[in-house]
Amino acid sequence: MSDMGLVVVGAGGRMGQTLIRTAHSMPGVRVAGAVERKGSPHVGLDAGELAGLGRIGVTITDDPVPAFAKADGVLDFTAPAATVEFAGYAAQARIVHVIGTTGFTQENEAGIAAAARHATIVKSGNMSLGVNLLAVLVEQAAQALDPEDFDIEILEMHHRHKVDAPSGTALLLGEAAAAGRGIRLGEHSVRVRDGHTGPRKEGDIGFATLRGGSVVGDHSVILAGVGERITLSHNAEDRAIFARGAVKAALWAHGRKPGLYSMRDVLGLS
Ligand SMILES: NC(=O)C1=CN([C@@H]2O[C@H](COP(=O)(O)OP(=O)(O)OC[C@H]3O[C@@H](n4cnc5c(N)ncnc54)[C@H](OP(=O)(O)O)[C@@H]3O)[C@@H](O)[C@H]2O)C=CC1
Ligand SMILES: O=C(O)C1=N[C@H](C(=O)O)C[C@H](O)C1
Repeated sequence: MSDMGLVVVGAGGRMGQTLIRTAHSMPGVRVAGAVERKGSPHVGLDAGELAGLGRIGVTITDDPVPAFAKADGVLDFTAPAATVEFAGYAAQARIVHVIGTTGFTQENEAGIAAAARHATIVKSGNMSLGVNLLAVLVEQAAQALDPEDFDIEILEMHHRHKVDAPSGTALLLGEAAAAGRGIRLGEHSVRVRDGHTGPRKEGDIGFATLRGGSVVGDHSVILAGVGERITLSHNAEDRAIFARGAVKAALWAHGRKPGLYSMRDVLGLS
């Protein structure tokens, strides 16, 4: 079988360049296209040269539709509005769409779910094996420990350029904790604390966000009891872990029926 042709959208971004390097080097896939927004200084450049590989013969375009028409899948770590638009084009082309973008509104989520009627979409706030395994462990711990005895708090730190909070990963871990407790995260999450907040409410799942420097992504889920504390953590040291996960997701989704899948499905952790 020939290699799966992948289009990298947001090709000039931190993840875009990492995805180009990863897709160029992993077996079973090839970089079939690269897309950036209209007006981007990267349009017209060779994607490999931009990513530090040297020429690979793929010119960055600002027109996704013809690029998608010639591809088997799309790797998308861009921005929420752009991703919803790309999901529509992937649905038209009936191809795989791997979504790593975070920070979606409920309306964005509905747009992606609609596109998944015709596109095979894998979407996750974190594409790494380590974080998805951590989510399974968090779910187990939350199930085992009574909310009367243990409070759950999620702490994350990212680089100074990150624009959304809490991170997609923090929310994914919060969903895992809520699933373990058999509750809905939306009804129990505390995303900001400031001023006279009063005491902590039993069963809350709290979030705290730090931003600074070049941190790739640190997450801790703290289960705090009286006299003891369990901390489950993941530290990302290299964006390549996300890119390898995304390529793995694309290969897994290739040939599967349209729908909205998660990284847990890909990794067999569901
Ligand atoms: N799920 C996961 O495992 C991971 C998810 N992420 C998420 O991925 C996203 C991107 O992160 P990062 O790479 O650090 O961000 P960057 O800002 O470095 O990259 C985003 C890229 O997308 C481009 N872009 C935005 N809109 C469009 C558009 N309409 N058409 C084409 N390109 C567009 C941007 O262009 P311009 O600069 O011109 O706006 C930029 O080049 C974030 O949401 C982040 O949270 C990141 C790492 C891992
Ligand atoms: O913006 C980032 O950089 C990252 N975003 C994802 C998130 O929001 O959790 C994943 C990773 O932590 C890096």
